[in-house]
Amino acid sequence: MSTHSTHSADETAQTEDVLRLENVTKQFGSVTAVDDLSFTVHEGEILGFIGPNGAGKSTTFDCVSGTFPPTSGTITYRGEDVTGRPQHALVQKGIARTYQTFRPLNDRTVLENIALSQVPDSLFSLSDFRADTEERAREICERVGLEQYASQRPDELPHAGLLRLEVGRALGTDPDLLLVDEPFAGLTSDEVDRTTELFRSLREDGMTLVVIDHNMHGLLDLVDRVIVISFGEKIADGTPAEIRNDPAVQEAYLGGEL
Ligand SMILES: Nc1ncnc2c1ncn2[C@@H]1O[C@H](COP(=O)(O)OP(=O)(O)OP(=O)(O)O)[C@@H](O)[C@H]1O
Repeated sequence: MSTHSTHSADETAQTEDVLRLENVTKQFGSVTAVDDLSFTVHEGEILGFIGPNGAGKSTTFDCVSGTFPPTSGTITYRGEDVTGRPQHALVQKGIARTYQTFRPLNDRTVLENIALSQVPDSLFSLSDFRADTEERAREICERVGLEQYASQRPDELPHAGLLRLEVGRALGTDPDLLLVDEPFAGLTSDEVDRTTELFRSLREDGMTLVVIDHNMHGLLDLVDRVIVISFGEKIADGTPAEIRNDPAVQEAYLGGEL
């Protein structure tokens, strides 16, 4: 799907980890939100990134996607040190993310929201879009199951539709690596299944995904591998079956839903 994967076979062999975090720490004053965290994301996998409330998951996404730099540590994307690069530079390299709190432009249609996500310096008029931008936005609309809502405003969408719009806006930047923050929150189990199908189809198209969610059933059913953090530190890294049975994980969740 993406135009960002332009590496030769040799380069790919050296950089088969799409993303590598080494000793990443993020402090907010006296609060250490992410604490000496290291992990890798492999090409083409769907990685779950879980942990109790306040464990540092969103802050890790913020550091990787360039919302703010880590306090220390290194973030490498396809073999290149991208630590502290701003969000627009990382988007150009192929990293996109969705947010827990949706932030669509409510005075624009669903189609315009997706089209605008493709234009780096947002031109706030669809008439300025090139025909291929609109065509691509229509393709994405269809891809995320919003074709019947294309000309509606975001505030007319049901909750599951807003989530799909959030994914569609991220797809507008043509990512290689998609970081998804809590995609299952507020969805029915049927909607979780449909969202799972969407993410699997994106992976089939060559995308790599990292997904945060508190819905353990939905998440562990979706992912190939799971990283678990607690108080900003990694406490487990394994398959969904290994994570379900890991005593350290069960303790971190204090009998939560695992
Ligand atoms: N901008 C900020 N300023 C100060 N502290 C922050 C900031 N952002 C996050 N924190 C703190 O950092 C810690 C980690 O927060 P973060 O939102 O990354 O956790 P999380 O694992 O994503 O939690 P949740 O599952 O509840 O979304 C928390 O103690 C939080 O209060």
